[in-house]
Amino acid sequence: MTYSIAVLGAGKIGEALLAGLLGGGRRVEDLMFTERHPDRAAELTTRYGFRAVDVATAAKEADVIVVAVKPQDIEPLLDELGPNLDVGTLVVSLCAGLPTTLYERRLPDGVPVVRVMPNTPMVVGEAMSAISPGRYATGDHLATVEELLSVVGVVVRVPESQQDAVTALSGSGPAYFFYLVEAMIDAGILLGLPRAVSEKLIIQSAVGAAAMLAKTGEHPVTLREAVTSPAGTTIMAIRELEKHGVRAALLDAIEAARDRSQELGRQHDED
Ligand SMILES: NC(=O)C1=CN([C@@H]2O[C@H](COP(=O)(O)OP(=O)(O)OC[C@H]3O[C@@H](n4cnc5c(N)ncnc54)[C@H](OP(=O)(O)O)[C@@H]3O)[C@@H](O)[C@H]2O)C=CC1
Ligand SMILES: O=C(O)[C@@H]1CCC=N1
Repeated sequence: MTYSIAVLGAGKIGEALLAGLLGGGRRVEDLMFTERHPDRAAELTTRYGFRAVDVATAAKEADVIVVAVKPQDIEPLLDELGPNLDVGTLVVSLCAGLPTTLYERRLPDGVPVVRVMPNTPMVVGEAMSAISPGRYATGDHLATVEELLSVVGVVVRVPESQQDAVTALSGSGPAYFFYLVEAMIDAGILLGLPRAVSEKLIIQSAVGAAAMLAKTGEHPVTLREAVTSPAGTTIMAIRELEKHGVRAALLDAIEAARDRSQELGRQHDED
């Protein structure tokens, strides 16, 4: 379907979305963005051809407004957007922690809002996005967002009450895998392998493991057990991971990320 989309804040996620939509066949004239820094705006226009606009123009011209600024930058943006927005425009928030009620309070009455938690694998068309409707968002609005995001990855619908947990799991999730890969590459260096070799071994192992998870339908426990030979090498490593409490560390880490997402939302409670 043809409709115009404006991304407010074309940073890492905003750019990934715009580039993905363009790659997925959307017309460049239907894609626009706002950016704070003229250099960044010029860079995006030169690289892709998207139109840099101001917030008032985005509000006037776009059918869908995607908010992709950091949660800490939301207040001045809503101040600027509110007076210019038409009640028929669909607002999609990608911001961690921010509830749809914040937008509903600050934007014209009845504006439909859909909260989304995507992740950075969007840059390679492999995003995991979870979407939740606000008070005024209908099934059609959800379907529009689903169609939009399915071009850059997989989309699930969740109740908004689960979005802070989703943010901690899949929103931040890629960072945990990158951290693990980084540590495993270091282990290769510790064992005396050249860095390039260590990187190749670990990255391809990560790609292979991810493909097995995605394609075999097997449970991760089954896949791990298949690697873990009796009295072999893997079980020696697993014992060390258990001794160091890596599983408990992950549970605590993800709980801390969930708490931070809740806190980011609460920061805008009293307006
Ligand atoms: N990165 C990630 O993995 C994920 C991020 N998110 C969410 O997406 C949002 C964006 O994150 P990310 O892309 O990483 O952040 P970035 O900082 O890379 O992008 C935000 C961009 O918005 C610009 N900006 C800020 N205020 C305004 C404004 N008023 N008008 C126009 N542009 C503005 C920023 O400029 P400046 O450089 O001056 O700050 C920056 O370029 C966040 O809310 C985050 O929670 C969600 C899922 C995953
Ligand atoms: O770290 C963050 O706050 C953002 C939200 C999810 C991933 N990155």
